[in-house]
Amino acid sequence: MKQQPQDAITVEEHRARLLGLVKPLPARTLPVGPALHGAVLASDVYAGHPLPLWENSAMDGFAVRSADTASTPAQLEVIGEVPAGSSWDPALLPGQCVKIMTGAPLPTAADAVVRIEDTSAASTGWDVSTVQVNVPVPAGKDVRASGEDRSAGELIAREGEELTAARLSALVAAGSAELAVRTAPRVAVLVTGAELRPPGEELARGQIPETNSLLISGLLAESGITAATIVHCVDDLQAVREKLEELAPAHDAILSTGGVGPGDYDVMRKVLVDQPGVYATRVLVRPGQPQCAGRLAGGAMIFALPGNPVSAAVSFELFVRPVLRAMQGHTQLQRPRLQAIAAVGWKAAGNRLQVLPIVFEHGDQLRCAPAVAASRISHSVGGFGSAQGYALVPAGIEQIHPGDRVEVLRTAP
Ligand SMILES: Nc1nc2c(c(=O)[nH]1)N[C@H]1C(S)=C(S)[C@@H](COP(=O)(O)OP(=O)(O)OC[C@H]3O[C@@H](n4cnc5c(N)ncnc54)[C@H](O)[C@@H]3O)O[C@H]1N2
Ligand code: MOO
Repeated sequence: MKQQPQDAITVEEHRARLLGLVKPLPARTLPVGPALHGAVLASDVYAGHPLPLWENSAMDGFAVRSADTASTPAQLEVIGEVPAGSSWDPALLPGQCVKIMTGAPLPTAADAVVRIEDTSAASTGWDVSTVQVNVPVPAGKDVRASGEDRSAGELIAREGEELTAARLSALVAAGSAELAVRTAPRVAVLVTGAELRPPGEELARGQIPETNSLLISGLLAESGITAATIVHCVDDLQAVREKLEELAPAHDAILSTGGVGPGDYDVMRKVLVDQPGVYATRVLVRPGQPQCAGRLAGGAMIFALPGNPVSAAVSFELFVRPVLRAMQGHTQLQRPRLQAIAAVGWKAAGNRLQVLPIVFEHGDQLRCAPAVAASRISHSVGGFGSAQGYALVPAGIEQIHPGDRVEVLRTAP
């Protein structure tokens, strides 16, 4: 591990340094399907055909020649039916129409659709050989033109964009059957700490429930990485060293919490001292000051996050999430920053960036209030449970006053 720098570095410096170590994951071409949800496109994708593919009906009704409805009421002969999925293209003579259903191809001879509500079939039902049209329809009425949504060859999605439900369905609708993507990185979560007990176990004095593995694996899941390996390891130098050696070749990143402080039992820092690609630093942020990160000789990137739960979560948001997104080729690495009004005042972190868990209040304007005591952020796992985001108060500000405008990130609904 490289020497700890004399001076603490900023959040931006630490993040940029870690982003500089990222190796993008290999792109793979995979068939489209639910498993691609959340993957990131590794190339731009263009429409293979127009959307809609062919002219079709926007309504259930009758496909007509619009000229036949110029004077209403108009009696039209119903010569058949074009349901969705039908390839029938009936010729229509003057005075003839066909029943047509939403999404079905408009007969070439028709140029408009009359909704059933505007015909005698609204009261008689569909089973008719003639129909009375009650309102004139202009050409194009309730017709979806081929290519009016996207034309063939038009860009549908760009490299670096995430396959959301909407984007994936747009690509398939436009003809994609397989896509070049980067899927989620393989991540392991490593937890150490002699005081930590499994959930629900009886606790002796000095023991607490282990929560960081759930916290970090949950934050990963909320970032689209659902299959993290969770590993519990005893607080022992050799055991941790061996565990890291085992995990490093099979994972793209290893996230640990705890053991990075100067304490006598802080094993992560002691184990990582030997790693030339790893550095320890203090970052000008509260919480999340002690950070230890880099690349292990075995391959994976390592993030040894502080053990305090809120410090770990803040570190994840500021450093881990952007790096994992960069590995996957995301173009947008960080969440968008929003503006909110402070509903109450709080003490800021002075010479460091403060990342304060907040809850939102909705009204005319987006307002926010601390979810935890601003002077006691790092351990306050209880208050953090209701947090919906973070206020980012820059270094140099001592106090936030009620009504001040603050920058916020939204992390939860
Ligand atoms: N003398 C100093 N002491 C500390 C300093 C310092 O600069 N000098 N920095 C403080 C700050 S800031 C932080 S943050 C912590 C970082 O400590 P560690 O990363 O070594 O974390 P631990 O000591 O192992 O644990 C801290 C805290 O978090 C709880 N914890 C840890 N893991 C879990 C888990 N998996 N689930 C639930 N809770 C966990 C642990 O019980 C401790 O309460 O150091 C300060 N000290
Ligand atoms: O850096 Mo520690 O996370 O401030 O409590």
